[in-house]
Amino acid sequence: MTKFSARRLVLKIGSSSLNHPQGGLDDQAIAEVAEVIAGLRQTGVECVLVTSGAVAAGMGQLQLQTRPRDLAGKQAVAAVGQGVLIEKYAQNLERHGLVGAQVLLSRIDLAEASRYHNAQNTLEKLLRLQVVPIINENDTVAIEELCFGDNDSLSALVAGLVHADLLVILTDVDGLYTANPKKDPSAQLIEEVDDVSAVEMMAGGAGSILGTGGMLTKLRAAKIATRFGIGMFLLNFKRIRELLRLNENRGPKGTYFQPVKHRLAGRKRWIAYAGLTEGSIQIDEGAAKALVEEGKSLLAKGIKWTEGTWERKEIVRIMNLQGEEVARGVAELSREEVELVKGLHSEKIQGLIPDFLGEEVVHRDNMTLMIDISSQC
Ligand SMILES: Nc1ncnc2c1ncn2[C@@H]1O[C@H](COP(=O)(O)OP(=O)(O)O)[C@@H](O)[C@H]1O
Ligand SMILES: N[C@@H](CCC(=O)OP(=O)(O)O)C(=O)O
Repeated sequence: MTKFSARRLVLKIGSSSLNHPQGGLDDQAIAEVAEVIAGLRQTGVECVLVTSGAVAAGMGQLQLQTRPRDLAGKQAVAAVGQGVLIEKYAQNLERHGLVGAQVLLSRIDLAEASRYHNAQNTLEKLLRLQVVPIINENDTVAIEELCFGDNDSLSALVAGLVHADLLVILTDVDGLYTANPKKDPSAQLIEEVDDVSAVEMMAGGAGSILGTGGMLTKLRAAKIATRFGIGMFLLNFKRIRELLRLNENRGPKGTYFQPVKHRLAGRKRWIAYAGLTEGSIQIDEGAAKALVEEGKSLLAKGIKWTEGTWERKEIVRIMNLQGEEVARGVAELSREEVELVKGLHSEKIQGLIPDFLGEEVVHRDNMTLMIDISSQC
């Protein structure tokens, strides 16, 4: 069992933990979060909070019994609720002498490398100023195709952005079970997971009308965080106080997802999970082997076909013949140019595209494998 020594935590709190049985926000739950963050700070642990609850809070304000289904309805209710949510956190943190800062992020804010680094610098500055960042998705302006949709994946990306030692996701069940425990009473709690892919089939959807994504999005978050080299702890919100003794003992009862041995660093994190992909390239078996087993760059001769629209320096998915995503990387040529040179030997490219001096369509330094080879070793 793992012994923790975390200095910087990302805490993600789901709507299911913040919702009062009578509707609206549970003030007691928010008070507890603030107390735990303050307590952790006293033991030298910095916290970044990723919190859901804007829609739950808005529903309370507007006395709605059901969560809006349409995008505009959800956005309007979130706009009402986000102000209430942040105010409650700020008031409760202030009781412990702490200052909170609202940070609303959209998918698009992390999609461009420059904006990703900007968000990173702002969060780092807030932490240096001893401020607690309180992050939520910018629901009010997020465009459907360009939104995270769930704060689980957002929290994993944030953990990578701030170089956290641990991501803690707090929810309304004790951790990952062999099946949804709300539907299957015989489901068993899994306390430790070494390889997220091996447990993916156990995940079901949300457990309440307020939750988004259920265990599926939590496992997606676990995949991202663990590939960044960051362990993820999935816990029942009822155990939040036990986090105060995280570094003293072996942590509360829950599910711990072990980080991979060969973690993704820097730009490769952004390529794999934050940048937006503009299209895909299908490659033959030999090229797939060269990328995955030998760590080589992608050359034109291994390309079979392309799909989508992209310009030079945009991110593309690289698929094998079975349709699985093998890698993701920054293309050195636009789709039209790749179409012109696919299947050709590198020396023939320059005659067709004179200003292209390299030979790699996607260079290995700008590519991330999407299958975790470390877990297969
Ligand atoms: N294998 C599983 N193990 C545990 N919980 C599961 C599983 N599959 C589905 N769930 C559901 O996931 C829910 C938690 O996710 P969600 O409702 O989105 O909460 P939150 O608001 O905390 O993000 C649980 O209440 C449970 O019903
Ligand atoms: N951004 C939305 C929450 C979306 C979400 O991920 O909810 P949850 O699955 O409860 O963490 C809100 O603040 O209501």
